[in-house]
Amino acid sequence: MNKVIINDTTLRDGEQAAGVAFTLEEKILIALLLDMIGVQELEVGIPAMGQEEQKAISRILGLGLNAQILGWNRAVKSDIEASIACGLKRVHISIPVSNIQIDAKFQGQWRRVLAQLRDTVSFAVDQGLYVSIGGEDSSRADENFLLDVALYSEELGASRFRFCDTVGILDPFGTHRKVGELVSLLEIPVEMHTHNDLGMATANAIAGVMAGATSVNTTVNGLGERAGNAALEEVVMALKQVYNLDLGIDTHHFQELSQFVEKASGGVVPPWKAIVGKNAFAHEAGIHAHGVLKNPFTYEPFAPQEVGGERRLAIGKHSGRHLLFDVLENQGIHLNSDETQGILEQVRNFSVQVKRDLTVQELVNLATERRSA
Ligand SMILES: CC(C)(COP(=O)(O)OP(=O)(O)OC[C@H]1O[C@@H](n2cnc3c(N)ncnc32)[C@H](O)[C@@H]1OP(=O)(O)O)[C@@H](O)C(=O)NCCC(=O)NCCS
Ligand SMILES: O=C(O)CC[C@@](O)(CC(=O)O)C(=O)O
Repeated sequence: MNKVIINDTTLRDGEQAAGVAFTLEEKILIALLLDMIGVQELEVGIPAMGQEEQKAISRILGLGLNAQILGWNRAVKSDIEASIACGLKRVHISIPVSNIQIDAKFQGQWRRVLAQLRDTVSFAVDQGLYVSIGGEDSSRADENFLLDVALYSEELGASRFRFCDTVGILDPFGTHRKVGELVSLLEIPVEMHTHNDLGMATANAIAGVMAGATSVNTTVNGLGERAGNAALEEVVMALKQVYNLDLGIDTHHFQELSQFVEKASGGVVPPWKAIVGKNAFAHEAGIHAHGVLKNPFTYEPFAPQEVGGERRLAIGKHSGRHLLFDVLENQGIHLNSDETQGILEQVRNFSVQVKRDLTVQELVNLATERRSA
C-alpha cells in the first residue's frame, strides 16, 4: 500500500461546525498538539475571511511546525492573494463540480467554472505555491466532468486532487469505485474529504484509501459542518487496527487532544464516541466485566492506553456477581455468594433511581449496610 498522510482540517472544516469559534490561542494550541503527535499536514483556515483569520494563520506559520500548512480558498484570485499575504506556501482551491452546485454558484455556467479554475491555479502555480484542488460535491458530480476537472487541474500544475463527499451521501462501495477510477487516471495524488451525514465518513475515507487515495482530510472528534467529518482518531486507528497501516502518528495523545478540542468547540463528545468517548473503554454488563477481569481483549479491540485512555469497570444496572465480588474484595470486604446476589439487586435498584453507575464507595456502603442489617 502507498504511504498515506493525514491532512487535518479541524481548524478549517472543524471550525465551520455551527456555533464553533476558536480563539487565536485555541487555534495555536490545536495546531501545536496536532503537530506534536505527528500529523503531516494542517488546513488551518480561510484567509479570505479577513484580518483575524489571517493573523491566526500567520501565527501558526510562525510556529515553525513540522507539519505542512495549507490555507483554504475559493477559485477567486483575491482569495489566493490573501493566502499569499499570510505567508502560505500551500493553497487549497475549491471548485464546485456537481450540477447542483454549479447551478447555485455559477448559474450553471460550467465553462466559467473551468475558466476560474484555470485563472486561479495558474496564478497560484506562477507564484510558486503548492496547489491542492478540491472538487466540491465530487460524489454527486457527473463522473466525466469530475474527471475532466481533475485532469485539467493536473495539467495546470496542481499537485493534488481532493475528492469531496460534500453531503456525505456515499457508501464505502460507491466511494471505492469512484475514487479508484480517479486514482487510475490521474498522475497526482488523490485526497479524501468525507462528511458524516449518513454516519459513513470514516468508512468512506478508508474505502478511498483502499482505492488508492494517499491523503485523508480529518478533524478531531469528527467536528465539522452538519454531522461533521471523518474523525482523525477513527481514521488513524482503523487504518492501524484493520489494515496494519501505521501512519506514524502518536496515538497516545488522542484522548487529551479530543478533550482540548471538545472544550474549545463548546460541544460535548458523546460518551459512546469511538476511540475518545468517556465510555470507549468502559464495561458494565456482567458478562463483559467477567470476561475483561480475566482478559481485557475479550471485549476490547486494543488497549485503552494506546489512545491515552483508561479502562473502567462500571458498577451499574447490568453488573454481575463477579465484578461486585472483585471490587469488594479489593476493599477488604469478603462476601459469600448469597450476599453478593442480594447486593446485586440493590445495585440494580439504586442505579435505576440515580440513573447512573455507582461509585466504589456507594457499593461499599450498600455492602456494609447489608452486613449490619
Ligand atoms: C468566503 C467568504 C469570505 C465569502 O463571503 P461573501 O463575499 O460575503 O459571500 P457569501 O459567503 O455570502 O457567498 C459566497 C460567494 O462565493 C461564491 N463561491 C462559492 N464557492 C465558490 C468557489 N469554490 N469558487 C468561487 N466562488 C465561489 C458564491 O457563488 C458567492 O458568490 P457571489 O458573492 O458572487 O454571489 C465567506 O463566505 C466566509 O467567510 N466563509 C468562510 C467559511 C465558508 O464559507 N466555508 C465554506 C467552504 S465550502
Ligand atoms: O475542500 C473542498 O474543496 C471542499 C470542502 C468542503 O468541506 C466544502 C464545504 O465546506 O462544504 C466539502 O465538503 O466539499
